[in-house]
Amino acid sequence: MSSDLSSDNNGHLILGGVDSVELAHKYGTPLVVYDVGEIRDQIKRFKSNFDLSGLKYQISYASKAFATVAMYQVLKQEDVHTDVVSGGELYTALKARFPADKISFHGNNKSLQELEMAVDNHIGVVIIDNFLEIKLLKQLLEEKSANIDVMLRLTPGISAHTHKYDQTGQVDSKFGFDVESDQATKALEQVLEIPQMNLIGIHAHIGSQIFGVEGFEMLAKKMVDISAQWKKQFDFVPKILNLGGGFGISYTDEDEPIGPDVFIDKIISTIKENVKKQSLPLPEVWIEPGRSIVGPAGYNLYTVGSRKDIPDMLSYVNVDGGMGDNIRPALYQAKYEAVVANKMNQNIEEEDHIAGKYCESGDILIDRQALPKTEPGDIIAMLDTGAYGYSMASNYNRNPRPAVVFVENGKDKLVVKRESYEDLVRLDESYI
Ligand SMILES: Cc1ncc(COP(=O)(O)O)c(C=O)c1O
Ligand SMILES: N[C@@H](CCCC[NH3+])C(=O)O
Repeated sequence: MSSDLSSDNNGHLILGGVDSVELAHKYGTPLVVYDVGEIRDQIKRFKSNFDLSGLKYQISYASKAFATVAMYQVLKQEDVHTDVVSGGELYTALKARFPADKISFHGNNKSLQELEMAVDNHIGVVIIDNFLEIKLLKQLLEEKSANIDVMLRLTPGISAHTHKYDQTGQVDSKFGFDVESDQATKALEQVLEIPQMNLIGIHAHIGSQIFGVEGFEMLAKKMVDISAQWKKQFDFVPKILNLGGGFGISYTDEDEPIGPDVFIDKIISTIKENVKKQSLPLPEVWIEPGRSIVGPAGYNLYTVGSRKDIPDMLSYVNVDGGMGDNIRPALYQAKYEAVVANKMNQNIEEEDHIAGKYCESGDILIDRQALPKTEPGDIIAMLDTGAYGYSMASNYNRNPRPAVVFVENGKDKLVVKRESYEDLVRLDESYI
């Protein structure tokens, strides 16, 4: 949970120097708020840990955690790379004038059109995921007489300790070339034969919301071992080792995440130690954090409405959003914490379910939350919602998706408008 929440004399939660209750009244709820200073600070933390190591590196923000034009503008200001996983994310980044050469393109089933978009816009690197992609990209590059930098996404056979849906590095995964069964070596042989593809490195991502460093240590060692094997077999050494993202954050007191400093330290020391053993040159190291950059910076504001009290059971405090703006509790049984943004100075009096307004019994945002006495009109702020909340939002039950506001240094700026009912029917066509 975000550690230092600040509030004013009225007991109002303050975000980025702005009164969150005023934000709720000004823009309406549900409302997604990002404290941009928190995003910038976290990027700086990652950078400073790498700077100390003396290694060449890149931080490539994983767009899927939260991607809008304004977010890409902040990333551009902070001078980091970004990865995209769809034509839509790529389009948004380009609309924001994010530098194309700092974009990596991921995806386990990129379409020909998406690959064409990547080539035509001269993006930095395509992270190739499968054999069909090698074929499609080769055809495109030949047709267009173009060249592109590529990496190979490998499935290293490492199972991260996290939710099953958040694991990606185990052998039985839909992502990447399997290392164990030699798919990876076959992919390497194919790519080395294609003059239009410049293979700059290898990539692997073991999963998301990971708390232990062991998986990253195993991954770092494995990638150096693969480099050594490929040097022997093919006289090819990847210049870049991209270890993906996955650095866990704290959503509740039960979570004990390790700071970026420890993750980065371990990754770097493991790489340094192993390249020395294998007499390899020091590689450039890339990481792709998503959640750890935007998660703690995000807050979802809701207005309290109806309430259901049941004898001898927790009451339901119902709010005006839910699984449409944050699917994570329903999908992963993810836990969050919340505060009453207009009652920060009031004592805790009860424990309640905080329930959404969607027509699903599973639409419970927080199963058990300690709260002061609440009443209709109170503003609930759910904490640490910045990653995979708005980016996974839907129009379920034909609810419009919320607005997004950035706050920083006492100022607020609307960066995504609230969807309207007209927006909901904009693409509909009559049948009769
Ligand atoms: C390839 C890749 N890179 C980076 C990420 C970002 O992960 P996280 O948001 O956990 O840092 C993901 C998501 O799991 C991913 O699939
Ligand atoms: N959407 C997931 C993480 C992303 C997984 C992508 N490989 C979550 O909210 O935890």
